[in-house]
Amino acid sequence: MAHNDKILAASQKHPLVPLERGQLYKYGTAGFRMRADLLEGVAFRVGLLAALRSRKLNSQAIGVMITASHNPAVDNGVKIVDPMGEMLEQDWERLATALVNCPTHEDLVEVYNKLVAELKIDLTIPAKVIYGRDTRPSGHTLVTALADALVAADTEYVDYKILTTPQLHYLVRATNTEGTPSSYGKVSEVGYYEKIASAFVRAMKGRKIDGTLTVDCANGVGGPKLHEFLKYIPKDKVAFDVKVVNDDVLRPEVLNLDCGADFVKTKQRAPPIPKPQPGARTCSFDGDADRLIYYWVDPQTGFFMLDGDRISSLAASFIGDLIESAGLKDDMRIGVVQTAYANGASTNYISQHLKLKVICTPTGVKHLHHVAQGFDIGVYFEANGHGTVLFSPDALNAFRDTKPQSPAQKDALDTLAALGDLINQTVGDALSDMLMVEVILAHKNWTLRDWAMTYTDLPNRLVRVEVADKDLFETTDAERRLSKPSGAQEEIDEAVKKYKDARSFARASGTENACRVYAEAATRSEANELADRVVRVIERYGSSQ
Ligand SMILES: CC(=O)N[C@H]1[C@@H](OP(=O)(O)O)O[C@H](CO)[C@@H](O)[C@@H]1O
Ligand SMILES: [Mg+2]
Repeated sequence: MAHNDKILAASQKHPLVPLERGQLYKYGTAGFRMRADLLEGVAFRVGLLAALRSRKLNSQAIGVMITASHNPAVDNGVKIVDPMGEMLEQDWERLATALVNCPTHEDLVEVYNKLVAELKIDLTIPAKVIYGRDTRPSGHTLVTALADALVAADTEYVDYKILTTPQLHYLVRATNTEGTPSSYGKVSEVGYYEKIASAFVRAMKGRKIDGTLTVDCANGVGGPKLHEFLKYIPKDKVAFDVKVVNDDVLRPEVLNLDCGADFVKTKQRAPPIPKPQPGARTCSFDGDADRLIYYWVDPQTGFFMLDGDRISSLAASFIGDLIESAGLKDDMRIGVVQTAYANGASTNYISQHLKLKVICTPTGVKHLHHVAQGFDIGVYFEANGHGTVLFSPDALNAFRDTKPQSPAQKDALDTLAALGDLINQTVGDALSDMLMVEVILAHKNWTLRDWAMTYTDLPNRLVRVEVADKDLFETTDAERRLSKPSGAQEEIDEAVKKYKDARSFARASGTENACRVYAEAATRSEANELADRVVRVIERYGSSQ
């Protein structure tokens, strides 16, 4: 059968469900994400686009991940991963949106061919797509649709079945670098565990981890994968006592339910189940294991959370010190990348105390990742716990090739080289970030309380505001100021002036039909008052047409 006929026939098995009120499917920050029963046709069409992208990029493997991360169990999502394990290039988000929204199967074939012509894609060269999914039962139907698209588009594929999101990103990069000098690791799930476990042992090098770490896995894919990973740590080299909780993947309805990193961050409390043990060092993954939040419940003072800003400043401080001990301070540009949601106290601590450069980007990890790549060592985290540390090829070479003049310098260089392998270079990875935190705490001989003492967060509040038309709100200065509607920013500025150490901004959400208002100030009551004022400004401007 001819290429077009095969696509047409396969597409008929996976029709697209038209959305209510003529709305369009949109490739957003997290790919296509919505109720799973709307996604079968979308997954099919994403398969076609991934095949085109592979051919456009000279047959490099493209990844597709089926997950809805921290969303409820009824949702699912489809997103594309680029050859080095990065998020899909922005220009192609538009193409994905165009291809997915074709109303009929015939339109789909027509737009597909239009893309082939416009992008000058050679359909005769091989294409390769690899994919995985989280534990959601709906993932089965979606990968079937995806595989049907790949068969119809004469594309080689590998189904890695159940994976965490960062594992799929690892596999994409490993596949595309296999057999080259920049090989990222063995092309298998086992290869991922082996690489990280060996780096963990090297990074610990004789240091001791204090007490038990409890890990809440949001009843998602992180649970089984963490259990699996732990088998790769040689007990005689590192004693790591981990208690895995909320790891039930047999009851899909409990996924992300009252647990996980998103619950902890947004509710600012520990999951009620299992009952929090006072003082226990605890962390939470989200449903696809790419976000990480640490916390403990103090017998005296109650719940205390260490979020993405804290992980970022901890990593920047530790790596900054190692770079100095390694004698590389003058050669390495270290930068920290945050969004406007980062607590102002963390920004101050990093820029004034650690004396490191801080850059603010718009929300969404693809923006942070991109800016972090501009440094030799780029630390980036969103406050919600998604992030990683990127090392440039020059930095990795320097860690390996610098000849140490003292045992202390050798130790620093070895630890840096180990961190280069331990920390996922493709995307934020809860498992790898958690090991990084454990390594740092062990090196510093710190408890969570010691970590928390580095600075004091400014009290803050984040509010979701429903407005008639969120698109009325446009931002500038990395989303920290509104350029439209005219007059709104001046009113926010007036409100901010009334409070001490205050900062506030408003922006349209990229993932929900709402605006978000963030406010921080010297005291809790001032932060709340400021947030209320700014919410009123947004409500007023959001309703006026
Ligand atoms: C304040 C906030 O947490 N915003 C989240 C949220 O984006 P919004 O554009 O604010 O809806 O979802 C994004 C994707 O998961 C995540 O990157 C981001 O941090
Ligand atoms: Mg996630």
